[in-house]
Amino acid sequence: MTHVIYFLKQIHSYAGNKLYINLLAMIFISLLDGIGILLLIPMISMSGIVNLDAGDTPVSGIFSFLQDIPNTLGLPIILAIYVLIVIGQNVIQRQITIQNTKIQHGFFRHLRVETYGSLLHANWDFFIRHRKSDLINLLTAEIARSSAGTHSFLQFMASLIFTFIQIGLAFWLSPNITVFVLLCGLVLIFFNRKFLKRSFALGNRNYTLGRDYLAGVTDQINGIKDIKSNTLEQSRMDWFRTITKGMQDEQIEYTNLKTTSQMYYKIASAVLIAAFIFIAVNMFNAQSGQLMLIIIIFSRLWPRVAGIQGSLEQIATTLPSFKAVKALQDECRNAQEFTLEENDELHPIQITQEIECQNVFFRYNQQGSASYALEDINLVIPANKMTAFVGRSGAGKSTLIDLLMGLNQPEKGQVLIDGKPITSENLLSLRRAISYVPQDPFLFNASIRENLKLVVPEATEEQMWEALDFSSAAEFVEKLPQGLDTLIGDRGIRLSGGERQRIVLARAILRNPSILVLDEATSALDTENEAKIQQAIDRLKGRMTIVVIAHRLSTIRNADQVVVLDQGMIIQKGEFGQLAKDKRSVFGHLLSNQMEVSL
Ligand SMILES: Nc1ncnc2c1ncn2[C@@H]1O[C@H](COP(=O)(O)OP(=O)(O)OP(=O)(O)O)[C@@H](O)[C@H]1O
Repeated sequence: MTHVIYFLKQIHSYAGNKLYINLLAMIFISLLDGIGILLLIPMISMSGIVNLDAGDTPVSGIFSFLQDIPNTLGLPIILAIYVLIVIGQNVIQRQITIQNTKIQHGFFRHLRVETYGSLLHANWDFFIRHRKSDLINLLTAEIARSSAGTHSFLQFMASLIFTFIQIGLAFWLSPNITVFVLLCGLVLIFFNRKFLKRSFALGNRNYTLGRDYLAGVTDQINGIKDIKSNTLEQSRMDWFRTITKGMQDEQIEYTNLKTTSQMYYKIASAVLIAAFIFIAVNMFNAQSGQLMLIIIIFSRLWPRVAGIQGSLEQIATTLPSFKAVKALQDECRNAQEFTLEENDELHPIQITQEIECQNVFFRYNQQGSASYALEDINLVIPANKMTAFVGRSGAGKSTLIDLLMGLNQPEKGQVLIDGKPITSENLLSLRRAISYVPQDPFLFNASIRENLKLVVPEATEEQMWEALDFSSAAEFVEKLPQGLDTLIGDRGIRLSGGERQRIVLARAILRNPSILVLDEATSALDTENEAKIQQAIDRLKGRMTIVVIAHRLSTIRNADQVVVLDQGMIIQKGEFGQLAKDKRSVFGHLLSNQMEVSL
């Protein structure tokens, strides 16, 4: 229930007055509909088909003015009023539909923008804890389903207003008969509550299946090479068949549920109408005109009441999606790194002395009993020098770099930039000073130019070529069919791992950062290109602080400081040559292993 209220509040806070204007228009349109029904008695009487007796019901009072007008004139007047009413109704209905669509799609966009905004500003820890495909599913399918819920809600409101006004009209015509019909209706609604519960449960199932489907499909498309080379097609196909069967069953079950509840309503409405005509004639002695109007009102009303039930069921199935979107928003807000109003005027931090880790401890799962990924790290990274991290796989190198970039926060201890701890105030300035090149370089599905301009929109042609030249990419980019404008990624040409690394490196350099972080950024390069990049990086020494993770130790020969990590602890640090001397140390072993491999 709290989610329903939250959902209503969200629509209300988004749509504001538009919602009320629409509600008023809905009331007006329903009133016009009522007048149209009331006109039926004089219309039928004057047309001479049958003489309906309005007796001393309120209807006879309204149309008494027509008694003085001759039939030849009265009928055209009534028909003209009727046509005007229909025109008015349709003009207003059109406006309501347009406004409802505006509210629904506006709210849809509002939800998307809010959710994506809070997602982008969530901290790194949040992204470590979530499956990417779950986030994609929430941002696409679940938000869309929440928006469909808005449509059902607006429809529900329209049906509800219509129902109230028609019931009011019926009550005015005959309170006794109306109270009787309403009592029967209430019993029906009471029994149909179980349909709502089942709709909600089906909505939950739909959400879970949709999420698992997207997660599985994403994994498999990403790992298609593994699937094909290890002949895993059969097992993946079995999984796919099972999950799509589950989705099919869920949809059929939902249709079963919807049609059953609609069928109950319709059968019940026929039984009710028959019962109340019988009772109205035999017990309440209703006049023919009055009886006809009430029959018309209720026979038109029941489908709308069934519609209300249908809308409620639809809202119930979309609530799990809305609940999940809201949970995501809440979680992102709690994990927010800096306020969304943070502006572009923030300048990158200029490091003059050093980055320092003081007694730093870090664990990925601080709630559980996970062991420390980093333990008691004490380290000084001098400004404008090159520091290299080495160590076995899983030693904690990437984790330490994430802490230096302020992506993760230490559980104990602190990271200082020129003596000042990293706080939410200087975090953004720190990030603006960093260019990071990851192990698996990421390029957008766009042209090389767009990929470069993404980090420096005002970069000139000359600056871009300079950066490409620096990363030994200029030569191959020149040979591409459209040079800088060549599309890369899924929609364009496929680049090799080494070519991608060189473009990402060029992008990092273009930004002219004061801290350059290279996480195995040259691992996919051949020895010739690696040597070229090595020389280029050496040229950068003294201009910026360079932090490198390297598996190939030949690439860090010229580092000013080498830090050796093992099981989350610093076990050696110093100059390359000095560390290499101790053959029995971890660094000595790493070095001799690599020399053996290269031989
Ligand atoms: N997102 C995560 N959640 C939980 N544990 C993690 C996560 N990322 C890394 N770890 C763990 O933290 C430890 C250090 O990992 P890290 O990635 O920093 O090592 P690394 O030295 O960079 O390894 P590699 O050279 O293989 O990239 C490992 O034991 C790893 O299993």
